[in-house]
Amino acid sequence: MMQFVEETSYKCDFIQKMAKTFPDTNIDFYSKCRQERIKEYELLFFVSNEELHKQILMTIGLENLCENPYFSNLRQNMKDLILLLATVASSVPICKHYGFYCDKTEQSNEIYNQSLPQEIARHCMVQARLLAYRTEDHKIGVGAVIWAEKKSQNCDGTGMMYFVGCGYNAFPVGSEYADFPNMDDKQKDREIRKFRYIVHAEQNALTFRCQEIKPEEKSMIFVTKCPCDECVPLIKGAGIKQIYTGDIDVGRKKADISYMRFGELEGVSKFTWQLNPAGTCVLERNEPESRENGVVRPIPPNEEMHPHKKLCLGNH
Ligand SMILES: Nc1ccn([C@@H]2O[C@H](COP(=O)(O)OP(=O)(O)OP(=O)(O)O)[C@@H](O)[C@H]2O)c(=O)n1
Repeated sequence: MMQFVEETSYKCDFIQKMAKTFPDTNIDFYSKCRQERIKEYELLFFVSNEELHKQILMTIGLENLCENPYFSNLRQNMKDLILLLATVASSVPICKHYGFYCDKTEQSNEIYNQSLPQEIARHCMVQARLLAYRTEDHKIGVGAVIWAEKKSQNCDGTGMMYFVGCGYNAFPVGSEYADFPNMDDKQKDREIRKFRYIVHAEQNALTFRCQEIKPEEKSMIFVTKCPCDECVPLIKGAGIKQIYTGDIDVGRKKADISYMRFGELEGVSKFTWQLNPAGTCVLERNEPESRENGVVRPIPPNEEMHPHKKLCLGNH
């Protein structure tokens, strides 16, 4: 399991894009980031002191778990989970010069101001990456998460963002094992191969959303693979305002799936995983950074005076 998660995280579009951008460097962004995340998550989630851990378990009424082998099993499972989460999180590495940006040609102050802080965009993409592991396509998992930003100023720890829906690429809901073929395009039998039946991650996220997409609100979709030509009009038609994704497939055309429309898409802001196109200017603008509610974000000048203010996204 762990080996599979490591391999798929390393092969995912985000790491591959960075490797393509810096072909001559020997920097292994993925491993470097993974080591950092493991340390960070161990500090955050793992109770290193065994006695303290037992006390916590007793306080919450789980004294049965304080005995071995249950106790040691529990601790091992927690360590494994931390490793797994850290591995998936490093597939969208924290790197100052890399993030979700719109292309220079499309960049305007308005779009830049509406973009999410990188830390939040990365967090939502990691959610989508985790979801991708539920796929029923044995070649590649794709995950999609939709969030929206409320107009009101209620803060509940997620700023003004609320969850709208999520999905992954899979056979239609209710289908059972082997109801549909699962083949890739190397197979000769084109009539029955997987593309005919697998519902895309974005389509599932839009179909099974638990909230309506409101035209007056900023709604955004995070997809681990670039939206294909079928999904692009669906995303736009649903009223989604922003797409966060990778652009490794843009311009690709295969027999049953193509990625030609994303590049030309207008009316929806596109933030793709790329080198910061504004270079040092934006980096300077983004500093200094603060960590609030676990989120790193730039401190606007007039807010440095209110260190205890809760995080709110958006302009108000
Ligand atoms: N925006 C997208 C794009 C693709 N998919 C899903 O991703 C898979 C794409 O399959 P395939 O083209 O075989 O994957 P690749 O790894 O991109 O193929 P290749 O080896 O040609 O790069 C399909 O299950 C499709 O439903 C998706 O859910 N959402």
